[in-house]
Amino acid sequence: MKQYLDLCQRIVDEGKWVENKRTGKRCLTVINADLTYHVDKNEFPLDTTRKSFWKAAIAELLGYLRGYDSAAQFREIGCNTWNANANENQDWLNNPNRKGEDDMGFVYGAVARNFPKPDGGSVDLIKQVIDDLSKGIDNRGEIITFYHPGSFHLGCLRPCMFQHQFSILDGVLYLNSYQRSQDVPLGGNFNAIQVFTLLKLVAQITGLEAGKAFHKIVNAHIYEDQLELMRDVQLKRTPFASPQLHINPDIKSFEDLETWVTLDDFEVTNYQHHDAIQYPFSV
Ligand SMILES: Nc1nc(=O)c2c([nH]1)NC[C@@H]1CN(c3ccc(C(=O)N[C@@H](CCC(=O)O)C(=O)O)cc3)CN21
Ligand SMILES: O=c1ccn([C@H]2C[C@H](O)[C@@H](COP(=O)(O)O)O2)c(=O)[nH]1
Repeated sequence: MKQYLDLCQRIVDEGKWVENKRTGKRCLTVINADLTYHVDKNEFPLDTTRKSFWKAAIAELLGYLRGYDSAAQFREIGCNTWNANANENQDWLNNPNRKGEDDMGFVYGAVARNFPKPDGGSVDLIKQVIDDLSKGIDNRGEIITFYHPGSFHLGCLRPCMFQHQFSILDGVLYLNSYQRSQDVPLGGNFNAIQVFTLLKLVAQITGLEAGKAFHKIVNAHIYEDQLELMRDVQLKRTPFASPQLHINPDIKSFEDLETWVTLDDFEVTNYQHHDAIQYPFSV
């Protein structure tokens, strides 16, 4: 939590204003932040200086792993975060590749599960990486990527946290996650939860011990209409100790994740937090 609040404070103190064409808003911006999560100690990086809707963030991760490409599928499993990008962005609404209401297009898990091969066909990157890790293999390229620049015109948004690389060292599983752009007040909390949960989940289904997760954020920003709430409300609060995340031990395979897992299979204990803050969202 401290490293997240330090990043927020750094943006407030040192950030530069950048015009953003897509949203029409200005963003107070810094470049590069490296956050580390102790999955080994089960220190779940939930925001404690405001109430976090952590279940929606885990649902979003589950949707990515399943290769969902519709905001309706995300809603069905308890996540409303894609409604606006699928249905309210004028550029996407005008895009002839949009297949109708709720379509997100070729983004995130839809890309990773069907990563196009130049010589025809596609690769399921997520299955491939999990299969390797389950056999104890780390070929120094256990990379799940959602980034496919040749397909950006087929999706509603370019992926923000776009790459996850797993490594095995001495029986311990590590994760390095790479994010090109982060809306720190809204996406920040969600993405930290997702990096942590991804490592914990993949360690569980591959039978490896979870180590640390390293999260790099390149462009870290606060939108102009979020600044006052961050500076004058959230940053004035004192954080509480980290809660813990518990995952149903019956989840033993990628197939389990794809078929029966729901948000009821995730529980958080010792979550003490300040009141909710509703930050404005930019489409
Ligand atoms: N501007 C922007 N920021 C983002 O963080 C973001 C996007 N766009 N577009 C794609 C996804 C969607 N994400 C989102 C979208 C909404 C919330 C959000 O509204 N969070 C609320 C609570 C949500 C709930 O009640 O479930 C929050 O208070 O954290 C968070 C992440 C992350 N991404
Ligand atoms: O997981 C996510 C997804 C999106 N975001 C934020 C980062 C930006 O504010 C917008 C995307 O806009 P771009 O112009 O494509 O950078 O969404 C996030 O923080 N986390």
